[in-house]
Amino acid sequence: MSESPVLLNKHEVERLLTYDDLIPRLESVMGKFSKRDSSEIIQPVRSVVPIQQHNGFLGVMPAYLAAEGILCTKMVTFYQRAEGSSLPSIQATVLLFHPEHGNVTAIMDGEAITAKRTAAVSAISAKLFKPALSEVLCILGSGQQARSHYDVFTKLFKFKEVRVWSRRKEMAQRFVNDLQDPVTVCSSVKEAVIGADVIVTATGASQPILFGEWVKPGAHIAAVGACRPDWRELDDVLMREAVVYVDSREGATAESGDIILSGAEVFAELGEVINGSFPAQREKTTVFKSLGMGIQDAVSAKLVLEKWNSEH
Ligand SMILES: NC(=O)c1ccc[n+]([C@@H]2O[C@H](COP(=O)([O-])OP(=O)(O)OC[C@H]3O[C@@H](n4cnc5c(N)ncnc54)[C@H](O)[C@@H]3O)[C@@H](O)[C@H]2O)c1
Ligand SMILES: O=C(O)[C@@H]1CCCCN1
Repeated sequence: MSESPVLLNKHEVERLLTYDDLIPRLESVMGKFSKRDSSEIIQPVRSVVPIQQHNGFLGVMPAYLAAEGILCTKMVTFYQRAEGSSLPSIQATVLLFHPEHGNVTAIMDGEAITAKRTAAVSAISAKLFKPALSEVLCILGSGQQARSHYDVFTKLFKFKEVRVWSRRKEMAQRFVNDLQDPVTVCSSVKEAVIGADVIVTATGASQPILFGEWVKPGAHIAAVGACRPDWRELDDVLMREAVVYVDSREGATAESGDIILSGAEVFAELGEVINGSFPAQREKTTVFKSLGMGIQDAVSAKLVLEKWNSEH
């Protein structure tokens, strides 16, 4: 009955998906999600299948956005890789369906979508929660997410200094070598975060690497890694002292070791702040704990398809 689905590779998705288009769509969908109107949005917490003998997981992330006419699922694998492995930790494919007929309309790379939409959501958190005077950005990790976060944070905000730390210093050095602007390579997490106003944690760590005692009061932390209930990036002190925001309360309480194991209270969802139902406590130390949501992939994929359609 239907035409063949559009197939889009990583290069095409990267080209078609811009932060300028993406950020307003993400703000809008996160706000709608937080209203919990199931006639508008259905997005269950993702299903995760552990692949124990290979240190991996398969996640399936469906979402239906009725008003936008988007029916979508991402399938994503995430593996804990040895440092320097040539294989990406995250690999993903996104399927868009025709919501009325159920046929697949597009099959596209999900790596670029995951990299960009995650960084864009963190940037929205920084817009709302970072201190009014934010001069120093610190990125922990030097992988795909570190790079997309670097790109969008330095595009949207002006920092006097950017620092990066990675488990192996040569990986941080390689990260910096690919950039135009100067970035300081740090030898330890402590050195990287002391005095930082905005900190991005984008590592594969399963134990805390960022400790509250090092964090400048009032700093904003966008915490992107540690997406399993028994994994940590942030210690108890930081989690309990900061005002904690999340992308989804259900996702955070099911999947975030930083929240579950620290016993930290979730103050609000990002969408609830966007909607004005909870305040952005910018003057306090804030953590935005990101787990990733199917609705973010859904609006990103729709944007990519719209752009592609406009060219063909
Ligand atoms: N919140 C979200 O929506 C979302 C989306 C995608 C990825 N992630 C998570 O973000 C993290 C980074 O993903 P990526 O795609 O950049 O992966 P990547 O493999 O490209 O980079 C991982 C980085 O983490 C570092 N690392 C790995 N193990 C570590 C450890 N034990 N201690 C300290 N550093 C360690 C590596 O050196 C590397 O710099 C992962 O935890 C991933 O699951 C979250
Ligand atoms: O939201 C995502 O796409 C990722 C998948 C891997 C685990 C963390 N979250």
